[in-house]
Amino acid sequence: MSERFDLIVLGAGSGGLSVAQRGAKLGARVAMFDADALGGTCVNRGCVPKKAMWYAAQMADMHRLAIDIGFETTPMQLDWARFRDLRNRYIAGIRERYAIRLDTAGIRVITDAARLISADTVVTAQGMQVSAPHIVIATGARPRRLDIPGFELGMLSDDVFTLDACPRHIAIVGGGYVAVEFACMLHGLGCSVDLLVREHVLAGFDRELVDALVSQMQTRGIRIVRDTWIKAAHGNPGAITLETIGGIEHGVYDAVLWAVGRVPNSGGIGLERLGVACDQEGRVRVDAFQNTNVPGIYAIGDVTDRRALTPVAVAAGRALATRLVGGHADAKFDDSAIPSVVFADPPLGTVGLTEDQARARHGDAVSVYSGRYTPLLMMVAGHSEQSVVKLVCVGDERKVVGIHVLGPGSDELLQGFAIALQKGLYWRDLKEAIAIHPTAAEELLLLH
Ligand SMILES: Cc1cc2nc3c(=O)[nH]c(=O)nc-3n(C[C@H](O)[C@H](O)[C@H](O)COP(=O)(O)OP(=O)(O)OC[C@H]3O[C@@H](n4cnc5c(N)ncnc54)[C@H](O)[C@@H]3O)c2cc1C
Ligand SMILES: NC(=O)c1ccc[n+]([C@@H]2O[C@H](COP(=O)([O-])OP(=O)(O)OC[C@H]3O[C@@H](n4cnc5c(N)ncnc54)[C@H](O)[C@@H]3O)[C@@H](O)[C@H]2O)c1
Repeated sequence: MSERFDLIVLGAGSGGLSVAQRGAKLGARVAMFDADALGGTCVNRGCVPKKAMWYAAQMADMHRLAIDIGFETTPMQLDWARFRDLRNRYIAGIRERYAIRLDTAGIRVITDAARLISADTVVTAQGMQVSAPHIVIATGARPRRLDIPGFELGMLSDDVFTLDACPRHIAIVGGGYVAVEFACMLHGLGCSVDLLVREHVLAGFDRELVDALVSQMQTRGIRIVRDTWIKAAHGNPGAITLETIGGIEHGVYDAVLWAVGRVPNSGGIGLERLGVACDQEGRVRVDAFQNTNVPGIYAIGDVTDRRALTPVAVAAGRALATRLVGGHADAKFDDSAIPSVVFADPPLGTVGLTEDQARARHGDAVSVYSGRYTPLLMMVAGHSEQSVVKLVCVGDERKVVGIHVLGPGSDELLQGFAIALQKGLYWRDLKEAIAIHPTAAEELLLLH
């Protein structure tokens, strides 16, 4: 006999928590399954520990800058183990607060993985069986592993957060968000970094800003090697070399980080048997309402073919619960302008279309305003690295369709501009606005 609920959620990460909590708030009886820690990737091995590490790296940078502007001090070493423990304590606190909130909301949390045995029933490894008219797949994704000799000598992004000490010399394989962020953070914390990129650095981002970021990373001392296809890793843990298909050897490294993308957790949970459609990468196909092709089964977050970002998973979960439980048949989230920041050094923020995307879509109707400046503090310190701001506009009225920012402060300044872009922003609005001076944000108002 199955116990019956109104809503079953597989996965207690960003997406799963949001759909479960909104569903319960709207009156549904909710069962949520996860064998792992509450909070999923973002809280335990993604955004949260990453951002803490990014802050530490920024502090190390500011410390070096402090010397340049006249502070009498010598660069400090980070007590890596102490910092890791503080970070873990903070994360444990988040998990505790989730547990209390879920309990208060009356959500039944089952600490076990589950799989579907029909369109309305799931079963756990322990044999527990529950049913509901709505089942949400929110099982996320995991780091991709390559089928090459010696792969096990390297680590995955999850492993970086468990290290006892900062590596001395690391090779990071990949060119996406994770590769670039870890390259900058580890370098900031004193590690010598080789970034080995197969194709592009940050594909899909505005090229002008990516080129500027790459050049700043190189100036700081990160070695970036493109067109590098790794075919094997050799050696022992702590002394690893990497071999490319062209026979070139890189290393010796004391650590290797494989940052070659993520694969969805869609296998082995009964989706194939029920005919739930996935793309070639195994990501569950969903429509704008998070419906899969099988009625009663929905998917949200990184397991789907949508953008793999926490706020996207959260927005999808809330909208889905509002529709299924709240009775708002047309509830969906607006994904037309999703802002995102790569926590590099300096951070790179983006919302809307890149220049290339806008030109491909709108041709000659595109106008671009871009500018470079050296931030005030850098000027005082005698540094010359330049921040970049860029607006991509369309039509005679110059509607803003893309905003791209690189430089200190980009991470915090983008949110407000992103809301404006989503609601409808024109170049003249920026011209008419009163700036806050002196800030990085005002540079977007000064473009002409
Ligand atoms: C290093 C790193 C840094 C990141 N930084 C950022 C950032 O700064 N900003 C940002 O927006 N995004 C960031 N992301 C992406 C973000 O973490 C994800 O988009 C987000 O966590 C996706 O949430 P989710 O709920 O879809 O999946 P997850 O958070 O991965 O949760 C899925 C959960 O499902 C569980 N599960 C799996 N199989 C089953 C099963 N059969 N039954 C029950 N449960 C199951 C898993 O244990 C997991 O807890 C980062 C990711 C990484 C790896
Ligand atoms: N700041 C943030 O918001 C943030 C941070 C981290 C991750 N994320 C999210 O998580 C997602 C996953 O990030 P990611 O960096 O793991 O993936 P990604 O898709 O961004 O990048 C994967 C990289 O690996 C490379 N690659 C793939 N196969 C390879 C191979 N066999 N050999 C060498 N290189 C290979 C790709 O060319 C690409 O450069 C991101 O797309 C993003 O949505 C967001």
